[in-house]
Amino acid sequence: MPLEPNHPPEPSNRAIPATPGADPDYFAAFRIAEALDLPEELGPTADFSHSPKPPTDAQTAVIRAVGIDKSYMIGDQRCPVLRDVHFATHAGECVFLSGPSGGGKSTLLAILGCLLQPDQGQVFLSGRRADQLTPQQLAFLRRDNIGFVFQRFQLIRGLTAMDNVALPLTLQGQSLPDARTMAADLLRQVGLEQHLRALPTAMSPGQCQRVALARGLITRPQLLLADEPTAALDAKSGLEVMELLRELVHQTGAAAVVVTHDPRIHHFADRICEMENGSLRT
Ligand SMILES: Nc1ncnc2c1ncn2[C@@H]1O[C@H](COP(=O)(O)OP(=O)(O)OP(=O)(O)O)[C@@H](O)[C@H]1O
Repeated sequence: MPLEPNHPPEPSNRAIPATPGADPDYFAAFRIAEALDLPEELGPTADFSHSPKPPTDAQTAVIRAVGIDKSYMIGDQRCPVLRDVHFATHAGECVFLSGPSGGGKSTLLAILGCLLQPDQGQVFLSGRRADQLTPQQLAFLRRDNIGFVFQRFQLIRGLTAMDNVALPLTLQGQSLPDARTMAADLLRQVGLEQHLRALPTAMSPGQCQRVALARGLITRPQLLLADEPTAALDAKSGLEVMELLRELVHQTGAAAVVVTHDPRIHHFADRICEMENGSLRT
């Protein structure tokens, strides 16, 4: 099951809070918070002061999962999905999670992305324990340290490519003009200089995924998580997106974990881990 936000950004299931004098950017920021599964209070007026970037060094894994167990309850039946999974990845590394459908790849990705709590085991982000935080602490941790790329892009349809990419920066408290300047620079790097003001509906799937990749990396996260990023693309666009993903990961020093069924992109991996029946083979 691909990792997608619980509530797609449009149409919105969550009421936009009324804020006197709020401008359209406020609503846009709220919607991206929703898309990235951040809590409602993360509007531009939120307190952004309490999520410093954890320190990194070459020896410390960017993300490390130790002895992870996870089950889902289906009716009154507990169905084990992950069993004693150990996983780690380092800065600048691009690791693929591959394997048969239902093996637990997306569940592991959600745990690495601090979207889902394990039943057993520990998760460390740059050496800091991340599986015992409150929902709000987790939201800040995700906002500042983790970028997400989804199979179906999850772009905000009413916003231009530039504003889709700028929004994570505005959620961190950057001014909109500065955020737009940085977004435009990154969009140029992914070959979309002609599409800064294009809406997602006017772009091809490959272009949309390049925008989503830029959005995932605009805050220079330590960790980029991508769930089936090429599944909705044709072969050529898929290769282009993966080329860019790998290039940007190596350039920014992020660690990337990519869930994929697509054997055509396996050569982009620095390492491939096979998941089957909830167990990981590295
Ligand atoms: N929210 C959920 N509630 C109950 N069962 C779930 C839930 N999410 C996933 N599962 C089940 O957990 C198992 C592992 O699912 P998961 O999506 O993690 O595997 P996957 O390897 O990513 O599969 P796919 O490649 O098909 O996306 C599957 O049997 C799936 O049906």
